[in-house]
Amino acid sequence: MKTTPLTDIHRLTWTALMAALIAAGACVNLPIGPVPVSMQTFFVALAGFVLGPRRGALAVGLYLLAGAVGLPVFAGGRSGLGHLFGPTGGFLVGFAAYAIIAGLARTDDGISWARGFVFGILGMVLLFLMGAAWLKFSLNLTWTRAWALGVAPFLLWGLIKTSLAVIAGRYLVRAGLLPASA
Ligand SMILES: O=C(O)CCCC[C@@H]1SC[C@@H]2NC(=O)N[C@@H]21
Repeated sequence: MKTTPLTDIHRLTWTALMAALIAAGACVNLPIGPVPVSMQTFFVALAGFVLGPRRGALAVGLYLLAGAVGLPVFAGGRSGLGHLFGPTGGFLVGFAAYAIIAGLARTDDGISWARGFVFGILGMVLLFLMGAAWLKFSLNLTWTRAWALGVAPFLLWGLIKTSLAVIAGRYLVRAGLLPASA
């Protein structure tokens, strides 16, 4: 894909925008237990799809940094380093892994349906593994309880959000709104 001197600014703008959108996704918050329903993962997957693995992870890193220094960007308007080490900390760190894996779907030709779904779902599986494992140890739960509180309620919702992120990512690429992926 052709790059110009403005490409870096374009990429930086999209990286900051995706970090802000992940924060906006945290405002959609339904507290159903220690792990709330939220829209963060839709924007995390989208960050990977539109920015690729490195910049997708950078957008998540910016988001986590904003939360760690005190901006109320985590689910339910929470913030602080303490929250990163709380029960949902595995999900928060897992967002970076999710963006990296989803970002592997992005090529210079865009995001194919197959790559979008394969990498989107793989990333989601890794996110749930990290989230559930940390939830289990931080609350001293059994694996069954960690599955019931941290995975089962979100699986279908996660598949829907991943699919919507593939659709949105493909739309943004086709609209010519995105910077070169490399
Ligand atoms: O404390 C936070 O800000 C992180 C919340 C994590 C919510 C997880 S992400 C995967 C799963 N899907 C949801 O809608 N909620 C959980």
